[in-house]
Amino acid sequence: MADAGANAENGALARGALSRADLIRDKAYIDGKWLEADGGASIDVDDPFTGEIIGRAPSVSEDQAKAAISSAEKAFPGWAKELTRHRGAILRRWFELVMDHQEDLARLITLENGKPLKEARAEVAYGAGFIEFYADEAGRIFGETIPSPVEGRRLLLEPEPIGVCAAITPWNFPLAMLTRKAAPALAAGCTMVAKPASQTPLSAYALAVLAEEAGLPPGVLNVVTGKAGMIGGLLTASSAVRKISFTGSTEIGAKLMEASAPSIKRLSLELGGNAPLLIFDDADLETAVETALVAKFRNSGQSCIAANRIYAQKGIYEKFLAAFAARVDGLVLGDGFDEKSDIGPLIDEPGVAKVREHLDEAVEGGAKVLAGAGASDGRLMPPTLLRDVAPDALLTREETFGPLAGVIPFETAEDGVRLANDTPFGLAAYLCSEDPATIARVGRAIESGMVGINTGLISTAVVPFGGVKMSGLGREGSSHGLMEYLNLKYLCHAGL
Ligand SMILES: NC(=O)C1=CN([C@@H]2O[C@H](COP(=O)(O)OP(=O)(O)OC[C@H]3O[C@@H](n4cnc5c(N)ncnc54)[C@H](OP(=O)(O)O)[C@@H]3O)[C@@H](O)[C@H]2O)C=CC1
Ligand SMILES: O=C(O)CCCC(=O)O
Repeated sequence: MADAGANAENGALARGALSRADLIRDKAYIDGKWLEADGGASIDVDDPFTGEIIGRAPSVSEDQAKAAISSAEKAFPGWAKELTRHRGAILRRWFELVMDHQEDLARLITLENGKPLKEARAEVAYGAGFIEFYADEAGRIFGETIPSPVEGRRLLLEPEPIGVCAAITPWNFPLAMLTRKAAPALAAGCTMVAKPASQTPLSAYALAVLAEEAGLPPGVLNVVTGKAGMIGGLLTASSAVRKISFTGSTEIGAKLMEASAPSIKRLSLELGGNAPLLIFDDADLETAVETALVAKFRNSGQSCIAANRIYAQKGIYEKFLAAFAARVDGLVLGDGFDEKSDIGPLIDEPGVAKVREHLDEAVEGGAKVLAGAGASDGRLMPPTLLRDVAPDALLTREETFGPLAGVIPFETAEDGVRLANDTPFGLAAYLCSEDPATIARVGRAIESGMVGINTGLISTAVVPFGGVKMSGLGREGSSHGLMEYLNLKYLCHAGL
């Protein structure tokens, strides 16, 4: 067990305390009311660093989950008809409140997720960015007039909100994954039932507190927690729910898709990734190392866009390994509340066990440890770098979701692209090169929804985030993300 006492204070606040304690809720948010779960059932939320229980989320009953859907259904007609500038103004106020409470929200993220405070602050800004972007975008939902091929007709397209939407979100970015779904949905005029991950529900409830303060009418956003199968089952079975937006494992995404088939729901699925990073001989060494550090170790590797496989071309392989090893060695592992920490604890013990399994299997297959690999302490897993990893090692085939980097050499650009595409997934990919022709050719040849070129940090609210192949469907963020919550109605007006 890691020692929490060593980091008892952070500024004026005790470790884990918030300046606004009422942001932490233990009740569900349904129809604008904060409700205890029927029978008082709850889920324990722990601090991944200490393992201590730091809060409880309600485990709602079936009736309560149904009430959340009904309340979103009841609120929909009014919200859909609201002037877009009013919807935008409420979103803007919500954005401002989130940023006013950036420090508290960051502390809450660190408390329930474990990530270092500096990353939690960045997540709040990133998550708030979706609310800000869609606050403006609400007023830009335009229709179209199409020139008619025959006389006497006007052909009109009117975007309409698609109805009640559900958001099912993961624990790795507990705030940003919800705003990335809720902000475009609410801007479009949809209402929502959100089900955050059981391991990190507190950030979602804190967002709901601020949405309520921003003036969001009752029922427009509902947040429930509890048995995922039960809530997911009700959301998928309900004919009132017209869309499900999910971020999480491919396995659960596939289940949701199957369960949504009978009622033909729209789906946005942001699922597993297995991102490659290709470093070419002509790459700038410093840029390549920085790219690898961010792409691999952001959020301690617990991201679906984390570089899961790092391929370095033969000519730069040794130089890259030496420079990368020095930086990995310098990463500080520790309590997220310690401002010096670069890598926090992993979310849970199975998460640590998975990284260990990938590490052990790679070493048995001939990989050599260049940095890290020491014993874990509680859920703290040392950032680790391996060289000479076999191209078919487990860590190249499954998402490691942890701070383990394995580097594999490759010969030609064609070999690199073949290795990069040798996966059923295609969310993000990265490449480092100074040659415009290589960048253009490889950037196009890589099968993925997103490509970072000479950078490991590609996420922002203004671009469409999403994958190809088994990494999912749909896009989140940008004006494209708004279209996921709109139907285009075609009106054919004859007799003119
Ligand atoms: N694409 C991504 O961003 C993410 C990918 N992953 C990958 O998935 C692996 C497993 O992580 P895990 O947290 O278990 O991911 P899951 O896919 O199980 O969880 C993601 C969300 O789905 C919910 N959920 C789980 N089962 C159901 C269900 N039957 N119906 C509806 N909702 C459901 C979870 O709720 P609850 O928490 O209550 O179970 C959570 O809110 C990770 O190791 C990683 O490889 C994980 C997180 C994010
Ligand atoms: O799905 C995830 O793992 C979160 C992606 C993080 C990001 O948006 O940058």
